[in-house]
Amino acid sequence: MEPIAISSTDSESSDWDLDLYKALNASQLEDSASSFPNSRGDRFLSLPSSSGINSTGLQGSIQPERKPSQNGHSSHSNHDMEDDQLQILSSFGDSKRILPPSFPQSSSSSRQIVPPRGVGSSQTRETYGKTYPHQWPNHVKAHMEETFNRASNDVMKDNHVSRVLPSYMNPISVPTSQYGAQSDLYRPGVVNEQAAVDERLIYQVALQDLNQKLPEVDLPEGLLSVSLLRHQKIALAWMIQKEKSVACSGGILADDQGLGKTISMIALIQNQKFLSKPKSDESLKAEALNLDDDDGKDTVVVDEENHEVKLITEASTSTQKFHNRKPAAGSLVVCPASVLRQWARELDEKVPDESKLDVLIYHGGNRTKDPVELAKYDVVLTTYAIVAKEVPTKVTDEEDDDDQRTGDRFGISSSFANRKRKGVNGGKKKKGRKGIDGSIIDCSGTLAKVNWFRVILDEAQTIKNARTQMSKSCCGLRAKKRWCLSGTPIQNSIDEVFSYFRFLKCDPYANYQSFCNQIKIPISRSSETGYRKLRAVFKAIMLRRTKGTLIDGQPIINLPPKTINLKAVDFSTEERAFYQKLEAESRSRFKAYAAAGTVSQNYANILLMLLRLRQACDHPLLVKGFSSESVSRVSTRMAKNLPKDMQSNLLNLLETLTICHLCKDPPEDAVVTLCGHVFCYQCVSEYLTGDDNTCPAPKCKSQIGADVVFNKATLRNSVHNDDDNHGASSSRIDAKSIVLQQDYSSSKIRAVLEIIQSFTGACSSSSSSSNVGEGPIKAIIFSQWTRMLDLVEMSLNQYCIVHRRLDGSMSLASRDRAVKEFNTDPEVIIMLMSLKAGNLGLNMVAASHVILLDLWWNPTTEDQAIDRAHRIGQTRPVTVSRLTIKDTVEDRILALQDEKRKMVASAFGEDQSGRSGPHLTAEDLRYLFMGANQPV
Ligand SMILES: Nc1ncnc2c1ncn2[C@@H]1O[C@H](COP(=O)(O)OP(=O)(O)OP(=O)(O)O)[C@@H](O)[C@H]1O
Repeated sequence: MEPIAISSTDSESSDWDLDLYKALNASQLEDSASSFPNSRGDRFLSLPSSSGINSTGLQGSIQPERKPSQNGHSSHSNHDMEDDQLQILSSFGDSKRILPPSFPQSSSSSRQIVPPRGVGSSQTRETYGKTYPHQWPNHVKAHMEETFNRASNDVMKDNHVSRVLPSYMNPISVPTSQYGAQSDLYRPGVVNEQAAVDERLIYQVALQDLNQKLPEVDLPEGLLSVSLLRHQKIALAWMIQKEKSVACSGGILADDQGLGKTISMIALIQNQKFLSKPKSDESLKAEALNLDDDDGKDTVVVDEENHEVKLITEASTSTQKFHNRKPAAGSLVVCPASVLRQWARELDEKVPDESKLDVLIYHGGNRTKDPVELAKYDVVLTTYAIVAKEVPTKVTDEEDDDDQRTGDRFGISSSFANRKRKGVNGGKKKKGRKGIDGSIIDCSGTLAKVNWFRVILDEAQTIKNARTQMSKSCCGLRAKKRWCLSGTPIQNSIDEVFSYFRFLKCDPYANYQSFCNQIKIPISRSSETGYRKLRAVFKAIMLRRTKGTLIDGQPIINLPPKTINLKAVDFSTEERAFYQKLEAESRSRFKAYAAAGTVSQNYANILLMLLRLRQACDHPLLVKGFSSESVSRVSTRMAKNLPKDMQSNLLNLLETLTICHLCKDPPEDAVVTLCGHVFCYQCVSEYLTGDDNTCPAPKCKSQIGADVVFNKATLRNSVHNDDDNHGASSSRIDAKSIVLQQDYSSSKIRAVLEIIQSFTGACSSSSSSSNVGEGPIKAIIFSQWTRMLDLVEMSLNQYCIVHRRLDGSMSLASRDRAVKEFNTDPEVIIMLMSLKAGNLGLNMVAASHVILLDLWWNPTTEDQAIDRAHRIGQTRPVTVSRLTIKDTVEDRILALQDEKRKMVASAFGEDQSGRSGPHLTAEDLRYLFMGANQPV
């Protein structure tokens, strides 16, 4: 009997592994498989020798036998559950055996399934279960674990339990139940018939595209005022082709930030408008009817002999047509509020007068309520917030319920579905209001009352969380063609991809169960093969080029180089002392929670501790907390007019530790709305600029505005007539400490000033420098905290450095003005930007330096920020300085970012420079879609 290690220090050990372990009945496991320690004291699970699996890498070739039950599935006694785990284990060896030749035959494809150490101890499972509930966001789980690992290790050592590695170490976290009672359903090849047909279609499309040199299409003269670059002509040809595709009419244009996705999309719109025959009124009406047939009424047939895919459209009844009749509109662009004007500008500047498109910005309180009016425009620009407000999620909610039922029936995805159930509307379906005569009144907004020809989601990662209202509402838009534009479609986990499949109606993956079967679970079984499969699917629906991509051996674009420097800064002695005290306090509190098994109950506390540590790295004063004056100014009068008990209740809410409903971090500049929901001031302000005035807290439909957003100082002032603006978040902080003074220049601020000085000569008595002919050297400085921007601003003022600022509390018009002045005014050399408000979409090529003051959870957000400067139009080399403080929580965030980068690179098959890995072959595709033994 050969033993196989199931315990390891492997950094991929994760929730998934633990879930897998939890799916096992521990006593059965120990009964049926002897367990004994290895030399490290780890535990081994022994497999029957007939499995052919050996301890060195699961490279055996024999599948464990399963006993089919009468209904064809395995019976699911505990013993069989154990079999399921063995099956999963053995599949690693199996996948190796049947890999096609072009697959790298490295042992890494045989990823071991490794429950955490100490799995034999029920105490471990108990501690884990209490400590890291699944509903916590992955980054939080990961970060908590990383930040407090030493503390928790101590506790675990004390309690004879092992360290549980964070979930991010494994890109996939598949809930236990997915491997539960009916795991047969998760074997490749055992999928429902429709899913198999749909998948075959994707396979055919991937095969058609394979190794086919992508053609180029250019627009006739006069349709654009600039020439398309080569990669944009390729994108145009690809998009035209995809819009004709029946597998999924549209796709994901995932080019790196700044490669010109906007202009590629404008070219597509122009192509369709000017190259299609002008339509008569009658044909437009007919189209309105046909458009009602969208979204799944077509039947797809694969003609395998001819390698063709055919579409058969079912005729719908005339009554249906009558009821569904909606005006046929052009292209709808949905984007974050901060890039709305940029889209309008691009449409204006890149299209010459003689072929102008009719563009409507659908934003603001006075937007039209008439769907016929919307239908008059070629392009309508709007925001995600407005879509969320106007488009009912009924269909998606029903699908969710279906998923739930399916999940319940098959024992899968219940954790996903449960989370969904708790989501928007509390699981209640939105229904139309009843009119006086009992008929249902359609409550949907104007956007939902037209049939769009094309819907384009710009910065499509905004919908990455499939459970959000925004994500569901986007799916609810009726459209013939659907597009996602994003340079960073995957940020935290593979689950995010599901959201795009669902929006694109890309079957079979638009269904969560099929997505798990076909994509998520294969990745969790063998990351190498699983990711190859995902890349094969992407081949059919995604076009991605990075700045490192070569076309015919030539760089896709000749941009000046970008150099990223990780600048590790040292704390001053005082800052270090401050930080260490804070860290020691945090650790001992975490230890106490862990020892008492109350970590999950102290979720908000722990997040706050983390926040303070992160902020202390920027400037100790951030930890002390002080309130932004702008909040109080707006709502002071309103607060004074509130009844006293309401003032006290709102103040209590603010003083009770909680999480911002929008960014899910402890709030910076906490504010509470009249309806009693707490946010960061910046987050709620940013939300309000998106033109939705419904409170963004789940289930809350209250109307909010700047006048009903209160901070602590305002409320305290009203309740106690107390003007004291103390927002100190830690009672133990010595406010007199030198590092807590506003004029204390923290190490990071000093580092920033040094960098500015290095390229401008500012911050010294000498005057600012500039490159002759190219204008002055400029920099963008990003921080996730507006208070850090305040502090940097004070230093800039001190040295008379002319700057502008962009944060979430500013109106769109003032943001626009700030960007324009930074880009054009030679006096303005610094732009202070909030990472939350300024990382997307904006063109700021006037800057050749980017300084990131603090680290963000996922590296793609930082990449987006950096690419505001490193994009088409940049003429100078770009230098990026990422500032971190040595030996702090920031080291662990860096490690976390590395893991996420690896996950994203695996999903796209890219190396560090962004180049693609080896191409897939036809044989690879067949294997990936069909398995080893099935004929195509
Ligand atoms: N063919 C072209 N000719 C001239 N300018 C171009 C061309 N293509 C793109 N640009 C310019 O390059 C800049 C970047 O383009 P764009 O904003 O479309 O990139 P993007 O891929 O959408 O980036 P992001 O993902 O950051 O939104 C813009 O200023 C745009 O006007």
